Order: sequence, then structure tokens, then C-alpha cells
Amino acid sequence: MIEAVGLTKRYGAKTAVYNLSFQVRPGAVTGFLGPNGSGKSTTMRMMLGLDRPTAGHVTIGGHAFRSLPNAPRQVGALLDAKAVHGGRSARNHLLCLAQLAGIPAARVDEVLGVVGLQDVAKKRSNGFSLGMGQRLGIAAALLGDPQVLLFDEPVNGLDPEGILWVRNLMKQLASEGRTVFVSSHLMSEMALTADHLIVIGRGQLLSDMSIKDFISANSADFARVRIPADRPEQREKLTASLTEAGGGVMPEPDGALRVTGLPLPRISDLAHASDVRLWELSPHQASLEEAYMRMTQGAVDYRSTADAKAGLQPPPPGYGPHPGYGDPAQQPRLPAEVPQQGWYAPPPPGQNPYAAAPVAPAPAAPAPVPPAAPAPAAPAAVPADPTARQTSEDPR
Ligand SMILES: Nc1ncnc2c1ncn2[C@@H]1O[C@H](COP(=O)(O)OP(=O)(O)OP(=O)(O)O)[C@@H](O)[C@H]1O
Repeated sequence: MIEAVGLTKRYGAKTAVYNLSFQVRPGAVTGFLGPNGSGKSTTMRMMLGLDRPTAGHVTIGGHAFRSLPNAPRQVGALLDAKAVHGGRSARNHLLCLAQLAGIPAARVDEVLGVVGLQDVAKKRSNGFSLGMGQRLGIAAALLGDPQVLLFDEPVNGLDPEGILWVRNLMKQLASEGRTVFVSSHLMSEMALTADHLIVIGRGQLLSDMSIKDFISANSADFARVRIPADRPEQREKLTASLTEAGGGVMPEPDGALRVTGLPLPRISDLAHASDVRLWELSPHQASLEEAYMRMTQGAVDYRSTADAKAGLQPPPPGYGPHPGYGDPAQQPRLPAEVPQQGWYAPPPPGQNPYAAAPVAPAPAAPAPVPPAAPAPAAPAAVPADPTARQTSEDPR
């Protein structure tokens, strides 16, 4: 188990991590999420003794990393896949690491097979693609057959087959009872891989709960209702009926209605009572991405603006998203009520310390922390990997 208690890191005036306390339990994949610059890598570096906390501490199996006997046999990590001596072959790189940790050379060949690099084991790693480098970094993390694994953006640069492989590897490692802590910005991937989430924003804990609880705590449920497009009077009738019953009704860009505050059977009954025929009545299932965006929207430091040059050069005919690109007057007309972006309702009061007012980059005082809930372990079956660049089963 990894345990952080009051973990804080300041770089001069910059507070990268502030008063972080959480546990990462064995037998589950724990996702570590947060916007760019929120302190994920800094936290992982402190876990691995690569950065010294300004305050608080973090332990692995009850010990600070630096006091773990033969740490590489207990903790494996992928922090920066580029941190490799590029002149060495993949095999020699791993052999060096193995020798330092007293790991037999045979294990090097095993992990090269596990990550699918056996055919290029003798090639210099400076000729490796981004994805091959990631595989080599994962091989290094697995070398000591450790109980605790930390991966910072492990799928960065991997092709779809590689992403699937990493997903299955993480799940397999967790199902073997290991502690697996993984950061990623790929929400769809995290939703498929992680059992539990720790979310930080501007260095502070925003959430510590199972994925399921996270999505339900941070998503606005609604129903999509669609009626025949050529019956505007029916649409008005239904809107009036739903509103009168206490529902919230918003038109969506594709002509459907988004209804909040009413259960589906009630919507159906109201439509029936109003003699309105429905073409669609469906519950909206929030994705992890939506829930995450909603939770962290106030804690994002780096946000793009519209490109001021965007309207200067109209794209040649046939290019661009639609006619009238860059000319707001010609853009498709949408009902005024429809939010074009950022439609996520604000988090419930007290759930997000950044929602009410943005917090200064270097927080000076503790922010309210949302309640934490332990995650159940969820071992998963690992399908075979029928791909050209075959990985071999880890014979541990
Ligand atoms: N060595 C350092 N010196 C000064 N500031 C640093 C240092 N390392 C990190 N920081 C700052 O601390 C903050 C957190 O950085 P960190 O790399 O931990 O974020 P992150 O969540 O991993 O970001 P990303 O998702 O973009 O990788 C950033 O503002 C960063 O600029």
C-alpha cells in the first residue's frame, strides 16, 4: 500500500503539491488524475524518493522509499520513458538495471518478451519510437517483479494495440494483488482500466473514491427526449407539460430535448397525458470524461483561447468544418438556450474547492476536501493478445 500524509512540495514560491493525504490499496488499479500542472508527477517523484517533501510524508508498505531494502524488487516505476541511455540496446539497458538490483539476467529476457520488444532487444534505444520507449520503460518497471507499480502516462505514444495491452497488463497486475497507481489524461482509457480514482487539482486532493461513485457524484443525470421533427406544436405542448411538472427542459442542437429533474416513467406519463408521440426517451449515461471535466473545471490552469487568426483565412472550398467557417453570422443557428460547451453544471456545494472562486496558484491554506471512500478490488480477466508484435506471458 502507498500512503501519503499531509504531502506538500514547494518549489520556491510555487506550491506544486499541498497537504495531500490518500492511500493507494493493493488489488486494484488506482487512477491518478488532474489537469496539467496539478502535481501528479511531483507526487509520484516524492513517492519514489526523487523529490523530498517540504512537509508531510509518503510511504510504501510502511517505509519511505529511500529506506526500503532493495527497493527495485518492491517498487517498479515508469516516470519518464525517455530517461534511458540512448546508446545502449534495450537489453543492455535492462541488464544494467538488473545488475544494480541483483536481478538475474534471465529476467531481462522475460520482461522483453512481456512488453513485446524481444525482436528489437539488441537495437539501440535512441532509435526507438515513442511507443517502443514506453514499452521499454514498462519493462524496466516490471523487472524486479514488484508488488507496487507506479506508471506516469504509460499509454503515451502507444498504438491502439499497445493501449489495450497496457490496460490488460494493469488489470492483471492488480488482480495478482499488486498495488497499481497510474496517471493518465486519457479519460476513456482510465474508465476502462481503473477501479478507483484519486483526483487532484492545483496540488490539492479533489476526490478519492471508486470510479462508479466518482461518476455518479459528478454528473448531471438527464433524459433525452425526441419527438417528430415536423410537430413543433407538440414540442411546445410537451415542454410546457414537463416544465409545469417541475422538470427542466433545454433544446439540444440536434432537435432533441434534454430533460432534468424528472424520472423517465414520469416523462413518459406526461407525454402520454399530453397526447405527444415520442421517438426517443433515453437516460443519459455520464462518462468519466464528463464527470472529470465537471469536477476539475475550476482547477484548470492552462486553457486555450480561440485563435485570433482563425477567421482571417477562409479555408479552400471543401475544407473546414462547415460553410461559413470563421463567420459567426453564417454558423448554423442553434436555440439560444443550448450551451455550446462547458455545459457541465457546477459541482454540488462543498464538492469542489475551486468552483466558487479560483484558488491562487500557491495555496496558503487548506481547501475543503471532498469525502473519501474506499474502493473495492476488481480483478479482471485478461484476454490473449493476438497481435503481430506479440508479447509473451510473464512467467512469474
Ligand atoms: N523542479 C521544479 N521546479 C519548479 N517547479 C516545478 C518543478 N517541478 C514541477 N514544478 C511545477 O509544479 C507544478 C506541478 O507540476 P507536475 O509536473 O507535478 O504536474 P503534472 O500534474 O504532472 O502535470 P502534467 O499533467 O502536465 O504532466 C507545475 O506548476 C510545475 O511547473
